[in-house]
Amino acid sequence: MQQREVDIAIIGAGSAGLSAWHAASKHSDRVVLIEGGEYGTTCARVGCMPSKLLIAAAEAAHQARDAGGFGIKVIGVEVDGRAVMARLKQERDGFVGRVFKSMQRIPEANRLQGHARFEDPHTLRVGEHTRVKARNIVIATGSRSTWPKMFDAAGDRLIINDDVFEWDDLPESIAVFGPGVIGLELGQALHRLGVRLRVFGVGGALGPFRDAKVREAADATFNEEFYVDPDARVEKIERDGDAVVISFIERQSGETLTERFDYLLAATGRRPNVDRLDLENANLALDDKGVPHFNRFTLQCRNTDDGPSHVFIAGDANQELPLLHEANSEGRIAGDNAGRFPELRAGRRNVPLAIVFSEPQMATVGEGYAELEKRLGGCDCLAVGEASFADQGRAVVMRQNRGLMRLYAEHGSGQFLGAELFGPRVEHMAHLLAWAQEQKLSISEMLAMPWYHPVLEEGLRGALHDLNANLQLGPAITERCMECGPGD
Ligand SMILES: Cc1cc2nc3c(=O)[nH]c(=O)nc-3n(C[C@H](O)[C@H](O)[C@H](O)COP(=O)(O)OP(=O)(O)OC[C@H]3O[C@@H](n4cnc5c(N)ncnc54)[C@H](O)[C@@H]3O)c2cc1C
Ligand SMILES: NC(=O)c1ccc[n+]([C@@H]2O[C@H](COP(=O)([O-])OP(=O)(O)OC[C@H]3O[C@@H](n4cnc5c(N)ncnc54)[C@H](O)[C@@H]3O)[C@@H](O)[C@H]2O)c1
Repeated sequence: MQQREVDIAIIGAGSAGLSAWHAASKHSDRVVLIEGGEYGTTCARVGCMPSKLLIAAAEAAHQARDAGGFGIKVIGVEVDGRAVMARLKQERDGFVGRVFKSMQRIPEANRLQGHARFEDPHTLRVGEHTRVKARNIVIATGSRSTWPKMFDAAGDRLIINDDVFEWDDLPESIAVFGPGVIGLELGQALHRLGVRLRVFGVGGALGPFRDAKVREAADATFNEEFYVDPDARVEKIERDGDAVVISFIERQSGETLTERFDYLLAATGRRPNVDRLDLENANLALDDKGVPHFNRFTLQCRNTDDGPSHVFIAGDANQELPLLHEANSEGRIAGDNAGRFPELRAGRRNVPLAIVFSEPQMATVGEGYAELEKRLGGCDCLAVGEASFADQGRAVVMRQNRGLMRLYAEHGSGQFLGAELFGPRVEHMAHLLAWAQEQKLSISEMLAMPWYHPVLEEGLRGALHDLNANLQLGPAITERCMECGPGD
């Protein structure tokens, strides 16, 4: 067994680990980056990028089919599944290739391949070949898909997102379990590419929404396009030959249906990769899911005696905000602090922002509605404003006039606190709102910003006006806004 002594060891060469490496290497040359799986990052290989490539192809098919609504005849839209998957893989490989290229800047001596686990708080065993003694350690091990045992009945027809991006062709049918972020993004895309689809959920959850009104709007809208039951009653999952056979109570009719699918896609959440690290040897205080307690500004973990640890945790591994931009920024903070330990710096954390690339898109900004309700609802301190996209001018022009947005603010201060958005291209509005919140703008200050015409953002202005009125800081718009453009 080889022995290495380093200042900083980083476990996981994903997005968080790579950011951590760059930050840590500003403090020392003796930094080692350990990867136990494939290089290239989850985001580029099997996450953000291939999913967006599939969605882009689906959008093209959808637009071609929808062209008739504009008086444009497109005859015979045909999806060539092999060509769709070939383009996806080619572009995906390009993104992965760019990660490989940037990794070449990391000297080979600073990279180590193998699965790392703790032998003691400062010692990692990497595979069966190397023992690394490190002054400080960053855990950046990401997350993986998780599913209930009953899905195992589908055998090798049970798949996760990773498998979809390995297909050479599109299947005929798929049953998606989990109408969360991954399930709706991939499910809708596959449906638009001609794959027969059913989506099953539990407990009524849908996408990232916690506000029942927005969730109901999304539920109704998606159900106009494909079958999704957020509170499904699935009676049986079986394997029959090459098919997965699912018996379920159909939402509308209440009848039991039995259908055959090529695959069962488990999109029922992800769990942090902290269970195979032998953390019991690391002297870390763990929560009930086995995730180390940590400080979200320094990413420093705590020891079992509640004292500060020399171990840091970043990215999906800590489960706080399993998103790419958070993994990057947490990696940077954790790597920097591992480099300067025991002198730490509190890192700047941005306003929470999450976007789902379904159509209509879904987005959440700021503090979640459920937490706001709990914190401010009781004292009647929470004001809500909303606007529908149903008659929003630009959305009507584009035939994308579906959706609802709800914005939240604090009574008295008029401070913007958060939003749940469901509508066309809300990715842009979500950014505007997050930036406004970073600047601590009040609703009146946001309304005083420039608004072009005719744009989708005018819909956002409507929601802000409504919120301002509910804050009792301005008049409600009861009729069509006289100062606005047509369809505003
Ligand atoms: C289908 C899908 C779509 C997504 N789309 C988006 C999106 O559009 N926008 C967005 O913001 N986010 C998206 N995400 C989330 C985003 O991909 C993740 O938040 C991000 O990639 C997490 O980065 P990470 O560095 O924490 O983990 P990873 O990139 O997974 O890196 C962790 C690394 O650690 C390695 N590792 C694990 N255990 C060990 C060990 N013991 N020893 C050594 N190495 C180990 C793993 O092999 C892996 O390479 C998506 C995720 C999925 C699955
Ligand atoms: N656009 C993006 O930013 C993007 C895209 C994909 C993934 N991600 C990240 O990946 C994370 C994981 O995504 P995800 O979709 O796996 O998780 P999720 O938590 O968003 O959704 C899981 C869904 O599965 C449901 N579920 C749980 N058990 C079930 C069961 N037995 N049967 C049916 N449904 C069940 C849950 O109620 C929930 O709706 C996201 O939280 C997000 O952070 C982000």
